[in-house]
Amino acid sequence: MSQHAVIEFQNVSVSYNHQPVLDNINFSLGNGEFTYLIGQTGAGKSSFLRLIYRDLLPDNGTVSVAGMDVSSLKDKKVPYLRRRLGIVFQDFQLLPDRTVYENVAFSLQVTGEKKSFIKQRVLEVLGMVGLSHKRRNMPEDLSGGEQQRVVIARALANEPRIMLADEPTGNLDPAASAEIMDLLKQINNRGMAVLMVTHDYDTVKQYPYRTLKLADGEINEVDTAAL
Ligand SMILES: Nc1ncnc2c1ncn2[C@@H]1O[C@H](COP(=O)(O)OP(=O)(O)OP(=O)(O)O)[C@@H](O)[C@H]1O
Repeated sequence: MSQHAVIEFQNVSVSYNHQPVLDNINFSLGNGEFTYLIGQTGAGKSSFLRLIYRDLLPDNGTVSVAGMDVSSLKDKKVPYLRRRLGIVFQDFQLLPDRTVYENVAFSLQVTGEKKSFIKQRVLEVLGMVGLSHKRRNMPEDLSGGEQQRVVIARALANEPRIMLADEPTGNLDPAASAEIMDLLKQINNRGMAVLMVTHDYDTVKQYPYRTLKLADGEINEVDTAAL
């Protein structure tokens, strides 16, 4: 792994039923870097993310995350890897029968932290996303944008070095999307690396960062002005 990379793919290939989806990919995300990953439906973006949190193993090549060789990581070490990642995905939604506070606390309880520490940390991250005052509410009482901010607070609770965000502005109106992007930008400015999958080209243009496109199994940097 090169010295300042928090994620590195070396010659990574993935096929499904002999159909290559990722073909000899080399990729690196620097410490504290913000990068977008774009590409058409079926281009392989989800497969790319699944490799990072070890939901999928490459057919060839190596994947390193936060200094761990994910490809050879033992199953029992997978939770340790995932705690290094803040995951903001559509399918990691809030528990509907728990309050905002409990939803965030839950991610710390599973790591066995002390109650007093959990309380302090939950209030801290809810403060960071501007939702301390909603801590006793149920998720259904919150707008879509607020719910997404709670998901981000939950992802921040374990102080990960890397945030993986899959379409975090996907179902939101422009104002709520801007709030989420301002928040991700703020988080990135504090030094966390962010890898964000998106179809939202308006957002990419408004908040310009390195943009990589997956197509035909390859990954290439694109000029956002041409999107
Ligand atoms: N478990 C699987 N078995 C077989 N084929 C799969 C499997 N997972 C994904 N694929 C195929 O691999 C290709 C890439 O899928 P992937 O979900 O990674 O793309 P994507 O870019 O995330 O798409 P989307 O934007 O629609 O989420 C698609 O053609 C998909 O049908």
